[in-house]
Amino acid sequence: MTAVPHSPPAAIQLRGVGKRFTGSDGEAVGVAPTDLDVAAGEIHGIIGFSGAGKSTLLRLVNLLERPDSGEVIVHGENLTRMSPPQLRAARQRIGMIFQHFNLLHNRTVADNVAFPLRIAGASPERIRERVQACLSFVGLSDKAEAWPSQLSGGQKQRVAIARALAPEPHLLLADEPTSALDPRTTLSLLEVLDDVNRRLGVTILLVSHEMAVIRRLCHRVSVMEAGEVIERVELANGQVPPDSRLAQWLTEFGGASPTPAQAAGALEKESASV
Ligand SMILES: Nc1ncnc2c1ncn2[C@@H]1O[C@H](COP(=O)(O)OP(=O)(O)OP(=O)(O)O)[C@@H](O)[C@H]1O
Repeated sequence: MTAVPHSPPAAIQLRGVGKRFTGSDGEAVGVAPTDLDVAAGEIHGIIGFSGAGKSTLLRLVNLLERPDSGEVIVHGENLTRMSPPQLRAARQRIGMIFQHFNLLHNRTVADNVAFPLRIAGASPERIRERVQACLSFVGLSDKAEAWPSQLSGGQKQRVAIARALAPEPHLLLADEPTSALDPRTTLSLLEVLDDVNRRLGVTILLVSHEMAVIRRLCHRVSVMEAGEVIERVELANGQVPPDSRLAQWLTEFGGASPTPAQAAGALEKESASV
């Protein structure tokens, strides 16, 4: 019998998903009706200039933004057709981290990590076990009783990652997770995210305007311009295909040639960003 080749299951399938915003100066396109496919186990980047629609696209995946059109399918489940209780349950399988960490400042680190589990009605044993496991994973077991104000930016983002991992998600949405961090802290944070993907098998969709971050971490990248995904690029060891639109951008705006040596080199903020 001939083996039938099969592609990895899809983690995210956006089909014609669009979002418009109404403001004081009329309607604006956040994301034009768009398709996006992210395979399970992949780290997929979204890059583009400010206002291109990156954050909106990311927030459409867990329906933090409700689309005006199209369907959002995550791990085979159509989120756009779910009832509110079904959607709450599905969101337990989708973690999210943000540029400014969004920790609860009046709760300890352990309570922050426990928060999504408490909301979901997990047992005290399960909460204790997951808090320990997740803080250990991000290297902050000794900070369980600290307050967020006592932590550095990098440590705060590690706590946010631990909190996102607590319900054992299949998918992590990361919105500019290193933009508030210095280059060295950025590098160690990217290693944590790489571990989340490799060791836990979590698919990651990551928004960044920093090409160095995308190169270091992502297997593929979708390039956005004016609310549209204009290109999807495979990154082999961080190398950008020279005939891509992205390579053209880097030459025009980043002043850097997209070589693997650069990708492997120290991650500096002043390197190519769009
Ligand atoms: N809540 C909102 N109300 C009105 N307009 C919005 C809202 N959120 C986003 N927009 C508009 O949608 C477009 C896309 O915004 P979005 O934040 O997704 O872009 P971005 O690529 O993430 O930008 P940045 O890199 O600056 O964060 C912009 O024109 C923005 O002004």
